[in-house]
Formats: sequence, structure tokens, C-alpha cells
Amino acid sequence: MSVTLKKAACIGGGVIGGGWIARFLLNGIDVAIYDPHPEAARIVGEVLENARRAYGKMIQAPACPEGVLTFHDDLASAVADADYIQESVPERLDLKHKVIAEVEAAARPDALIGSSTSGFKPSQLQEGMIHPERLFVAHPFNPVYLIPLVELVGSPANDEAALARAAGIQREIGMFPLRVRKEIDAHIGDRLLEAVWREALWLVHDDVASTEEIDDVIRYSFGLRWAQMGLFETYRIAGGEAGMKHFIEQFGPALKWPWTKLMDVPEMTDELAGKIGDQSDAQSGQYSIRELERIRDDNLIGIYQALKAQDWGAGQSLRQMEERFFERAKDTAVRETPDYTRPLVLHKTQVSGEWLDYNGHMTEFRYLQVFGDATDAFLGHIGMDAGYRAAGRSVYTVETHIRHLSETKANTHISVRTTVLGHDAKRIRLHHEMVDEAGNVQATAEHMLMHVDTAAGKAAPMASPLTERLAQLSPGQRGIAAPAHAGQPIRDIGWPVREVEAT
Ligand SMILES: NC(=O)C1=CN([C@@H]2O[C@H](COP(=O)(O)OP(=O)(O)OC[C@H]3O[C@@H](n4cnc5c(N)ncnc54)[C@H](O)[C@@H]3O)[C@@H](O)[C@H]2O)C=CC1
Ligand SMILES: C[N+](C)(C)CC(=O)CC(=O)[O-]
Repeated sequence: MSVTLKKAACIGGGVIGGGWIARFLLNGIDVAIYDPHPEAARIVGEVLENARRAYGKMIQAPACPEGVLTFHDDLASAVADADYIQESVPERLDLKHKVIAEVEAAARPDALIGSSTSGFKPSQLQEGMIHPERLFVAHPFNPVYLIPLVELVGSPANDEAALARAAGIQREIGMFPLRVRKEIDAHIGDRLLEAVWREALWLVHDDVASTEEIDDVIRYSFGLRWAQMGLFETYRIAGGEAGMKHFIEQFGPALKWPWTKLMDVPEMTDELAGKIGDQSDAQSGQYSIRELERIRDDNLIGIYQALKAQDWGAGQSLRQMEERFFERAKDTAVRETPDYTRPLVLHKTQVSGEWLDYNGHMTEFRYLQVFGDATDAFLGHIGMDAGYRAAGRSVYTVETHIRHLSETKANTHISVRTTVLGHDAKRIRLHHEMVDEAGNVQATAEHMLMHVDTAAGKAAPMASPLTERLAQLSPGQRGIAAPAHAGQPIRDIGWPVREVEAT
């Protein structure tokens, strides 16, 4: 798989800049950052820690080797050799103009420049630029490392090819780029959110509801619906068998009833701001912001997993991201393992704190995940990719034996050494050895894999390119002595003598 983006620069590393940095790095892209905030490194580090934790839980594919993060003392050196620059400084037009002018002066002429602005139009940001055609709005949603949508907005001054390149880059880092047809203040998402926000402020202002009650209304009702279908599809169903037509007939008149305050905005007095702040403290003050972020991330991951199982909405973005991670693992493996007379190192990862059990060691199912990922990396290496599977052929694991040999602790960098113990037309027998940085064996696994015709649900002979690749690696792998435990079952330990006598 070709990755066109090698290096990104992020200008501003706050809530959104930090999220972009994590998104790029965890998708294997190097990032240079400029943010004059004295604590920028700490803030970015904390966001990155939460993002690593979230990816460890969410992505069911071999982790992509992280990009390299560098902090710069000046903007010019951060953007100098970047292919893509993302501006995420505070929402002030004068500041954005100043930063964009500095970027334009120092960046490569072919570098693309995206702005995270929540509301400015690209034509406003392009004012005063020498080459406005390469600057566009790339508006994300918080947390950028988990939420896939990015609104790509251009102005008449934009170069279509640059916008198409930007969309390609966004896809490479797992985003869902939506090309907004016309520039408009606040794009699409924020116009919708603003309407709900305005009404919510009125409800608090008028003492109809507290912040907590409003959040409950959302999360126990339409918030659940919106994660999987939008407004129109949801209302189509709400129209019953006659669909949207009936829905509009029934609820169209309500648009003229006093159901909404429309464009009125309550005056944000100190009193209203204080009321909202106090209610919000009472609702969520027991959690730190980082804790709330982790709760939010875990909930989002659960939703993504459910949507992925249905191959629906944002779940499709997750599936595509995992496919890219598998492809990258395959590419890395092909580049890095020329010597088949030795075990193949095709999968490396780090033990996340989330992987530990109550004994403080890596929990059981994570061993199977690591070995499963190593098996997938091996299958990718011998040519089993999405295209091979789409043709109705795949490999299923039919037997596994894992031996736990050491206490694998958090943050251990582990790699898996894989050996083929044998194969025939339909089966592959694999052995994995999971080792830490010092080469200590933490666990081993032996698997029997069966090649299948997925439509028929039956074992079937392997096809090209698997057959050729196995023929290529077999002479070397055959020369590696099988470990003594290979093929051994769990030993019989019998029963205590007295118990046997009693029965
Ligand atoms: N917070 C949100 O929910 C969202 C914000 N956005 C947009 O993202 C942009 C950034 O917003 P946040 O991250 O929320 O703000 P923030 O206040 O959390 O972060 C802004 C960062 O920019 C840095 N900064 C200030 N001047 C700078 C300069 N001259 N050069 C480099 N860095 C500089 C600050 O030190 C700070 O770390 C805004 O345009 C905002 O509208 C977009 C989507 C969602
Ligand atoms: C509040 N906000 C306008 C900054 C929100 C956004 O821009 C998008 C989001 O993440 O909700």
C-alpha cells in the first residue's frame, strides 16, 4: 500500500491540534509541532497517552509503527519539510491570518495547508495569501483521533487537485473526508450543533431543565439514534410505512408552532455562564477532564465495534482503517524479512496498561490477540490480503495451544518470532514465540490454520499467491528445528489419589 503522506506539521497543539497529532502519529506519520504554550509538550503527551490507549482497545489489527514527533521552537522549522500542514490555533481571524502568512512563507510550495477552523470560510482565511489555492478548511470533530469526519471546504480560489489530494491524505489517516459543496459560515456540522446548543442554552436560562437533564434527554434518546443513522434516515422510519412523505405531512406544521426559539440567542450574562458552570460542576465535577475523555473514548469504541459488526456508518471507517493497518503490516513484513532460514519477525507491539489483569500481568485474551495479529501478519506476508478474501477464500484457525512462560508487564515492547512447522495443500502449522526487548520468551503459541472456501464453508486448497509464497519460504523454514514442545498436548496430571479411591 502506498502512503503518500510522509510528514505532517501541526501548528497549535491544544484540544484539536493534540488530537490531530495523535491521529497522524498513530497512523504512522511523522509530525513536527509548533505551539508556544510553555506546557505544550505535557498537554500533547497526555492526549497522546489517551489516544494510544484508545487505539489499543479499538483497532483489531497489528499496530502501525508510530510516527516520530518533534517539537520546534519556531513555526518555520516545523513546517519546512512537511507535506501537509494543519493549523489549529485559537478561533481568531487576525491570529489565523498571521499564522497562515508565516506558514506560506516557510512551507514547501507543494505542501497542502488545512485549517481546523470551526466557522471561518476558506475565502476569509485565504485573504492576503500569495497561493490561496492550496489552503482549505479541514474541520474535524473532537476527539480527532477517534471521530472520523473531516469537513473539507474550499472556496472558488481553490485548486481541485489540491482538494482531491487532501481528501486522499485524510483517508490515509482513517478520516472520512466530506467535501462541503459551498463555503458557508460554520460549515455543516457546527450549524447543526449550534441549533441544538442554542435551544439547550434557552432551556437552562428559562429553568426548564438542568445541564444534566438536557444531557440525559440526548444520551437516552436521539443521541443513540444519531450515532448510527442521521436525521433524515431516522425520520424516514418515523414516518411509518409511508416513510418521509407521511413524516412531513404529520410534523411539517409543527415547524410553525412554538417548538423552538429559532435564531434568538440568550444573552450570555455572567449569571447564565455561572449557572451553566455550576450545574456542569455538579453533573461531572467528580471526574478530571482526562478521566472524562477516557470514559468518552471507551463509549465511542463500544459504539464503533457495534457499528463495525454491522458494517455501517462510522463502523465502516474503522474497518477500512484496520484493513490499512493489515496492509501496512504486510508491506513492512515484505520489506523486513528476506531470510527464510530464520524465524520471521512480522509483528511487534507494546503492552498497553489496559491489557493487564488483576494480577498486574497481560490478561489471557491479549496473548491470543498478539498471536492472532502475528498470524494475520504472516498471512499478509504470504499474500492473503483483502482482495484474496473478497474472492471468497480465507484462512480459519482450527486449533491453538498457548504456553504462558513469564509475567508480561505493562509497556513491554514485544515482538513475535514466527516459524512455519509444516503445510499441505489446505493447512498451515505455525509456531509463534513472543519475546520482550531483551529476547526473553514470554509465551509461545502453536496454531493449525485451515484454508477455506468461505461461501461453501468448507476446507479448500490454497491458491496463488499463497501457494507460490509458501513454496518460496518452505526450504528455509524446513531447516529450523521444531521446538520440543511443538505438537505436545497439555499434560495429564490425573486426580488426587484419595479422590480417585472415593469414587
Ligand atoms: N475545541 C473543539 O471542540 C474544536 C475546535 N476546533 C477549532 O480548532 C482550532 C483550535 O481550537 P482548540 O484546539 O479547541 O483551541 P485550544 O485553545 O485548545 O488550542 C489552541 C492552541 O494553539 C496554540 N497557539 C496559540 N497561538 C499560536 C501560534 N501563534 N502558533 C502556534 N500555536 C498557537 C495555543 O497555545 C493552544 O495550545 C480552532 O480554530 C477551533 O475553532 C475545531 C473542531 C472542534
Ligand atoms: C464547539 N465547536 C464549534 C468548537 C465544535 C466543533 O467545531 C466541532 C465539534 O467537535 O463538536
